[in-house]
Amino acid sequence: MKQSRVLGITGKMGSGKSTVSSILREHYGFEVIDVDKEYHWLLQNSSELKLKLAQTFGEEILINNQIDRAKLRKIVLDSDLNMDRLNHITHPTIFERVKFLTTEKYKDKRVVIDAALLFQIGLDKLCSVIWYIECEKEIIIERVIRKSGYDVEEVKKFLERQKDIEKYKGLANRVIINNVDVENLKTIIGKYLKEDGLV
Ligand SMILES: CC(C)(COP(=O)(O)OP(=O)(O)OC[C@H]1O[C@@H](n2cnc3c(N)ncnc32)[C@H](O)[C@@H]1O)[C@@H](O)C(=O)NCCC(=O)NCCS
Ligand SMILES: Nc1ncnc2c1ncn2[C@@H]1O[C@H](COP(=O)(O)OP(=O)(O)OP(=O)(O)O)[C@@H](O)[C@H]1O
Repeated sequence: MKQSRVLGITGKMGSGKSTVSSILREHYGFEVIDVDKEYHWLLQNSSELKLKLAQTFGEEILINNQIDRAKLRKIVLDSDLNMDRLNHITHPTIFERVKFLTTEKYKDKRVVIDAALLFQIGLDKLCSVIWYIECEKEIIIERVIRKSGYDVEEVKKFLERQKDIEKYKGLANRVIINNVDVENLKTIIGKYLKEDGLV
């Protein structure tokens, strides 16, 4: 299943995965699979997934027959059990979707898979090279609050839920530190792409 053209980008929320992926698309022509976006697409397009989620978490997570992610977020952020149930339902479907994109839609293209839960979903199996993006917690909190509608407590809860991502750092081929500016990031990316034989 391994492919020499598939680069996995992982790391915690707000570490800079999308920023790295955009640089790879704009400067090096990679196709980018943003796994959060693919999951949001599945929520809208897979009736089976919607049904399973509504059966598990109750009809109140639906608004106009669509999953209300803000409601789902409140249900899972404070409960390990609910988060596990959510992952158990969603991850196999996400895996199949990303597998289809890498092996069929973008069959002969160079592809980036951008996913915080790359290893937990099993998407590492589709990648030939994996980069782990790391950033200091305080910088992440500041950047995420500026970018999204989350408050400090929500960002801290997400980061707490993502603590296990750290244990996969040692399995990545590279760890990229993203505490400085985007220019710095571009320089590191250019260097690693060459060293990893991706350009
Ligand atoms: C947790 C949910 C309800 C939050 O929805 P919301 O619209 O607020 O956020 P969004 O989907 O844009 O994700 C925000 C951030 O949380 C991270 N995240 C998403 N799901 C999870 C999870 N199960 N565990 C840890 N982090 C997660 C994302 O990678 C991203 O960094 C939603 O993401 C969800 O249902 N997730 C389950 C599917 C999943 O694992 N997706 C992540 C694929 S990498
Ligand atoms: N080196 C940097 N300097 C300044 N701002 C940055 C840098 N890297 C990323 N950012 C900003 O920080 C925020 C979070 O970055 P980004 O969206 O790339 O993270 P992410 O890991 O993809 O997050 P998520 O998992 O939530 O999608 C964005 O607003 C981005 O523009």
